[in-house]
Amino acid sequence: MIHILTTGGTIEGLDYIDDGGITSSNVGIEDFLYKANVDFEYTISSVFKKDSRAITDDDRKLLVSKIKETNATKILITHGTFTMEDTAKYIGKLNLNKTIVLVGSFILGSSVDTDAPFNLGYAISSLQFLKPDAYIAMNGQIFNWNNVSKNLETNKFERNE
Ligand SMILES: NC(=O)C[C@H](N)C(=O)O
Repeated sequence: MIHILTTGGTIEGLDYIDDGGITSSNVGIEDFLYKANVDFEYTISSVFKKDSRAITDDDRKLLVSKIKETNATKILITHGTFTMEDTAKYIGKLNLNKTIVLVGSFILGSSVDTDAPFNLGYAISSLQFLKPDAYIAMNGQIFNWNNVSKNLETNKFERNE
């Protein structure tokens, strides 16, 4: 059983006019799963819908409470890319003894060119094989929470080395 927690970001088709406002979206994570005709058991719940630049530590605390309160040991978190590494670090440090994978997209989930379905598929597959810890699944790679940063110029996640 996989529990999916959604938090907003480009992957949910949300566009941000500036840090304050978000546009509405007609796409949800369920839509990608439905279109892919997936056949694994999952539950899904929206924790908040934010540009990740607006996510606070109180939001992260709420997210952690949702991870703790489910019986599921495999957690997928959909998240904006800007502060994905910060949330991964926040969660990773807590050593929750669950496999937790964060994923997002660089191109709007509502766009035909979106990387969202590929990224989701890659993240969900990885989630089923990774040992308990917190990870980021982006650009077709898995990054451990304590060795990842986003390169804003290339739009790629990288290991710190
Ligand atoms: N690609 C993204 O997800 C950027 C987005 N605006 C965010 O919430 O970080």
